[in-house]
Amino acid sequence: MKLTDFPSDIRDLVIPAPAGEMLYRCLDCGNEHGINELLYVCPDCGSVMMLHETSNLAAKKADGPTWRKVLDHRRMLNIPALKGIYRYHEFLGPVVPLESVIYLGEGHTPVVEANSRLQELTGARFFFKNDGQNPSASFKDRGMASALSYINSLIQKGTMKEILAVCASTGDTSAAAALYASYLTEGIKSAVLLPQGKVTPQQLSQPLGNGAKVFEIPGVFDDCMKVVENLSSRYDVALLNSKNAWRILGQESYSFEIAQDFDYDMANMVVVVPIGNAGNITAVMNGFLKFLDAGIIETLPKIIGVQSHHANPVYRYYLEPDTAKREFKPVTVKPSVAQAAMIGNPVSMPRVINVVETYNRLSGQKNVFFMEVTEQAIMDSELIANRNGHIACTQGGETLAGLMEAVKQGLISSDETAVIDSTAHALKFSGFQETYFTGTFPPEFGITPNPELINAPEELKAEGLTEFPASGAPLTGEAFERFVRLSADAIAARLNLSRQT
Ligand SMILES: N[C@@H](CCOP(=O)(O)O)C(=O)O
Repeated sequence: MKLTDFPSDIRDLVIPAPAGEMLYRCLDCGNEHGINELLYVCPDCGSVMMLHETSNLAAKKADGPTWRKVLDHRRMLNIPALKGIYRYHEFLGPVVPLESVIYLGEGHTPVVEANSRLQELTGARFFFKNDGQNPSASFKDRGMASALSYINSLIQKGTMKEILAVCASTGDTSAAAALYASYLTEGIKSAVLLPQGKVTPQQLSQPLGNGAKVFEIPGVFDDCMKVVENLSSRYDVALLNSKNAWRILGQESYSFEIAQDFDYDMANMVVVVPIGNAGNITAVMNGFLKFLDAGIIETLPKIIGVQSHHANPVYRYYLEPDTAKREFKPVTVKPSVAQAAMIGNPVSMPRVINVVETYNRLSGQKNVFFMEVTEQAIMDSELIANRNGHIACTQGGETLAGLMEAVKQGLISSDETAVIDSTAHALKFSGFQETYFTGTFPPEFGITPNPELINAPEELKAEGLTEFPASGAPLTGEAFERFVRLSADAIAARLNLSRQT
């Protein structure tokens, strides 16, 4: 749709120009810092930071109903920079010019309602939001589009050049970082640090394919993260983990999309997310808080964060009901099929503590909850979801298991609707499905396959056939016809098919 065809009252607001002022704010000492250089921790006290816009730009530009109209009309624009997460420009990175935005097709992922069988089994009405349908097949693309667009704006201004982008990863962050960095060919290279043997082959192939330098390091993700933090504190590199607050901003788009997809009515809504490095739950809560502040939504949805019992530091922290007695203790992780979330010392924990407090306060009640689920429940839930038409990854299985646990605990009532996060595509984690189907999980996972969920290919060589087609040596004539007929009959016999009359 062309700008001239938009209603005149919103025409000036539809295409955003860079505006406002953004600063890093330390969550511990409260000090603020300019954004001209990339900062990951507060230069004064070393704590994590968040980015915020200081001039109240969104509120000055329009009220809530007007914003709703603007955002809905932006859907109809054919401007690539506004097709992805930057549809929400004023709420993400208002200082970033549209010419700097890197758009690779991220965001606006489908929200797919579970069929009645799955809803009955779960005990709740719910939708999967398929973030595996992002370009590198995970939600990390939202954060990378934001971080790399900002870096691109600094390159274009001449403030940054010859960048080496680094990250530690359980597989999804590295795929997204390598993809976005490879698009930005001018002046940027990427290097990723992976815990050796703890990233799926599909995830390992992604940064390799995009030309990143890949380092496999002994240990778990938490060890890689420490190395990356050390690198970024002593060398000239751009850190692309969610410690980088630009990543958090991009991931807030997840909440903006949910609000928009449900016509901005968040009453009786529940949003369920898995927790690993805790950047995502931070972003999801912060996104809803921004829309509440701008009057775009009137209610904050309930948030449920889910962790495996093999990597549960956030869940454990919130087990203590007395806020004053809570003490964060990193945990030693055990093997988890929700491998992307196998993290014992999440870098965003201080952000979670800060934002949960604000979220509950502005909700007027406790509105953020944490669930723990077993490895067995995660794997079974993923397979059950996918048997009902979904493309859930193991983290998607974790959120479904978390939703079921929340229903069991009476946290979800019959008038509530949940949106649960499948953070990546099922195909990235197909190895765990294979391990389940072949019953070969090492004992430390504690997973026993349910025979009803197991599936395997069957070899079919019909009885009576002596000649078979082979690659480069096709059958022809009577031999080919016999092969087709007898193979079809053998399949019909195995499937108990009746003949057409
Ligand atoms: N699950 C993550 C771990 C790193 O998280 P990040 O959001 O801090 O980059 C991954 O995919 O690597």
